[in-house]
Amino acid sequence: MSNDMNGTIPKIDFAGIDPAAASPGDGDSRWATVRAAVMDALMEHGGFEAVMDDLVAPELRAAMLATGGAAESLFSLPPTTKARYTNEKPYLGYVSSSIPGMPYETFSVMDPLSPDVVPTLAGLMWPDTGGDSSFCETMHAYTERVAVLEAMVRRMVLESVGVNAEHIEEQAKTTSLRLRISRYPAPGGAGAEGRVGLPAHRDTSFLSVLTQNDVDGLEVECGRGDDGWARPALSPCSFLILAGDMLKVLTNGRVYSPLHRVVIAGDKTRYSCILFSNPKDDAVVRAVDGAVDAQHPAVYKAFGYAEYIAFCFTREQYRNPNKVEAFAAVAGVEG
Ligand SMILES: O=C(O)CCC(=O)C(=O)O
Ligand SMILES: [Fe+2]
Repeated sequence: MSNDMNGTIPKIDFAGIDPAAASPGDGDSRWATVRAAVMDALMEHGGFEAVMDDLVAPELRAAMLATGGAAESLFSLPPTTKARYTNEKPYLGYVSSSIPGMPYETFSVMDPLSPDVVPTLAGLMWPDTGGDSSFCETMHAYTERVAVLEAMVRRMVLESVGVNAEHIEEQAKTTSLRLRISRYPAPGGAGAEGRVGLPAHRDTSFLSVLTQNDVDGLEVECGRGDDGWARPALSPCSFLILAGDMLKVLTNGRVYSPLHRVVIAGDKTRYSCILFSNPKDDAVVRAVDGAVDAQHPAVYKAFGYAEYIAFCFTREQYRNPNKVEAFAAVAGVEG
């Protein structure tokens, strides 16, 4: 695998796409053009930058990620307060890195659009006020907007592999959302070269939609690992979209799930906000019908998502970058 930083991932302009349109379908040529670009990018690199300037108003983005916004107010709380947001699942709740020299912290919120979820978090963080209403409103409004983009890209991918509207609805019912807000403290002058904020990994999700404050740091491998790494400079109206391992399975290996990592430099703390779509815990994950045929034999066996996640968190697998292959690959078929 190459480690040079000369890669680039595509930038796709979503202008002219109406996120509110139910299902534009093939009759809409703009939709078809953007869908083809999305699918090409996901097959070639597993990611792209989506430019969509009317999805999230600048004020809402600032209320979420800028100085004094929801992310900063959450992480500014004392460590013992943040630690109240626990969950028995290792990938949910508040987590702070135990790796020396890598002071990463994150809140992972399951089903962020369910009415009680964000108020519960706010109530734990600010028990005296019972939760700050502007925090809840910002979190909800922001997540709702980004979820529109996530659902739209997922629909484009499924349409591209021949899934009809009815089955797209069925797939949506087996999908859940998770919001992750992370803080990467600035390394300061000593870290001029950059410091690893999060080691290289692939996401287990279908899709991950990332936004950040104005501090870049995400690096993504390009060309399925053959074309170096990209460090996209995200504009304020961009969203970084990555495919995860579950989308790779759904599309029978057509879509790639790229390695990515965070490297931070400079004097400004980085905040990122990622909306993940995942299979529900009780879902069985398998390639969609249209993705398997005589020319494309099944690359993965069907499996239960909960079993897969349990496998990912075993000591042997935790650092394996190719977990889905280890768990579910059909012998002799290339993904
Ligand atoms: O915060 C970021 O930029 C990326 C984090 C990430 O890759 C993850 O949480 O899975
Ligand atoms: Fe990730």
